[in-house]
Amino acid sequence: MFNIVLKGGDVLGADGQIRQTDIAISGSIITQIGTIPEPQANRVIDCRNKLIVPGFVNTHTHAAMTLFRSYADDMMLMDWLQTKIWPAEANLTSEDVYWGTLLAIAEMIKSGTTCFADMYFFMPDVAKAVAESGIRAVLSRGMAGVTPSANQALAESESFYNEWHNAGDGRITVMLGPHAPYTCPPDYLKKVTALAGKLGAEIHIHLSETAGEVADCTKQYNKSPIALMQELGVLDHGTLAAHCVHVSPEDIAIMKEKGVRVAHNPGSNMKLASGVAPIPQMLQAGICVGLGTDGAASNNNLDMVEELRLVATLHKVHGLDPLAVPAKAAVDMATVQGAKALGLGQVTGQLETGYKADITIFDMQQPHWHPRHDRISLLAYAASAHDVHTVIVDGKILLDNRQFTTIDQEQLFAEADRRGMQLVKKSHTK
Ligand SMILES: N[C@@H](CCSC[C@H]1O[C@@H](n2cnc3c(=O)[nH]cnc32)[C@H](O)[C@@H]1O)C(=O)O
Ligand SMILES: [Zn+2]
Repeated sequence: MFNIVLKGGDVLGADGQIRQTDIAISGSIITQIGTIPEPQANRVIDCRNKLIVPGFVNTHTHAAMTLFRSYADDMMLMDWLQTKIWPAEANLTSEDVYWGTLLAIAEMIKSGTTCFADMYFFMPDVAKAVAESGIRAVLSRGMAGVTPSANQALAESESFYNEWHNAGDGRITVMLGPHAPYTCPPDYLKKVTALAGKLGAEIHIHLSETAGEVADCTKQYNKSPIALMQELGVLDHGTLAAHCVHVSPEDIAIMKEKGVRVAHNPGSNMKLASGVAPIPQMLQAGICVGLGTDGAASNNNLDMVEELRLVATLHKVHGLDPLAVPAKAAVDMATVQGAKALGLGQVTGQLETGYKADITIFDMQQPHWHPRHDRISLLAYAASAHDVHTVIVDGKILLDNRQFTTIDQEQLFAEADRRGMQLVKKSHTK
């Protein structure tokens, strides 16, 4: 007796092939892939005309920033952070972060994401939203060495790690989150690496996002951000580096040597005009690259289906090379490579027996899914998040025929709207 059986869908297998078959789920795990003639299960889902893929892994976001969606757009990164976002964030309460995170989780589940990496603050409230909603997440308390809360952030990171790493039925893991080289001076980063060594924790950091960041770092330390991080030991504990837009061939060699995994955020990089990360060169060098949305204030959505299309088209036009980042490579970045980037390569990101049942089911009964010459091409270039029909995380159905099973949508929208409006009002009246 299985818990769930997905019957007769077009399944994207771990070998990269799509075939029509069945998937059985017992507890939190995929226990069988192959034809199951008369399935005995608590729930059998008819998946004919549906595409079944590993749930998407969003490798970099600031979930609660959904509260600032559409508040400050069309600005330079540093101006945007310093004059708009950081003043507004100064008013955030733990309840705001809980509701903003839950709004992000709802948006991610509805667009097929089953796991995300977050860097923010009030992390116990983020973890609570993750635990209650049923999604999987890798959480980091963002730490900035230049703010009054620098030491407190270190202490909070340690207690958060001790309390939440491997918590929530194992759905939550924790990394340390030094924000960026421009907010974390070398002395502070040394404290972070010492803590990483003590805890055995990995590190999630923004690196080489803008040309200005690299120029300032080079001026101050005579080194690129990547080279500086290598010198400070930041790359010795397992590193998830967001952005890596302005990296040189020397930087790429260091990243390869140190096993740095990249969270590539094409939507955010385009909107903030940060630049185009040399993703084809990184892939060529054998670096693990996952896909991310970044926060909803710099994207402005958390839609990995859109990000898939962006990564598969941005690098083509940028390199004037239609062979750059093919559809299959884009889908891999959104799934299996993303899972590896988060240290979850043995857990999620693939439809394979023994893996967690983290699964997204697309409804292909839509005009843009016909005819079906190549389903991977349809997913990368033609699909919409609106086609997401059912989402399963850790063997539990979180989106059932487009309806949330763990989230009260009415209450969520009311809380998020009220809190988002209030926050922005407060930062104007200061
Ligand atoms: N400011 C916090 C720690 C940082 S949390 C993560 C931070 O990343 C910021 N952030 C969001 N998007 C980006 C981006 O694209 N680049 C750099 N920082 C960002 C976000 O506003 C948030 O403040 C403290 O002092 O405790
Ligand atoms: Zn970010």
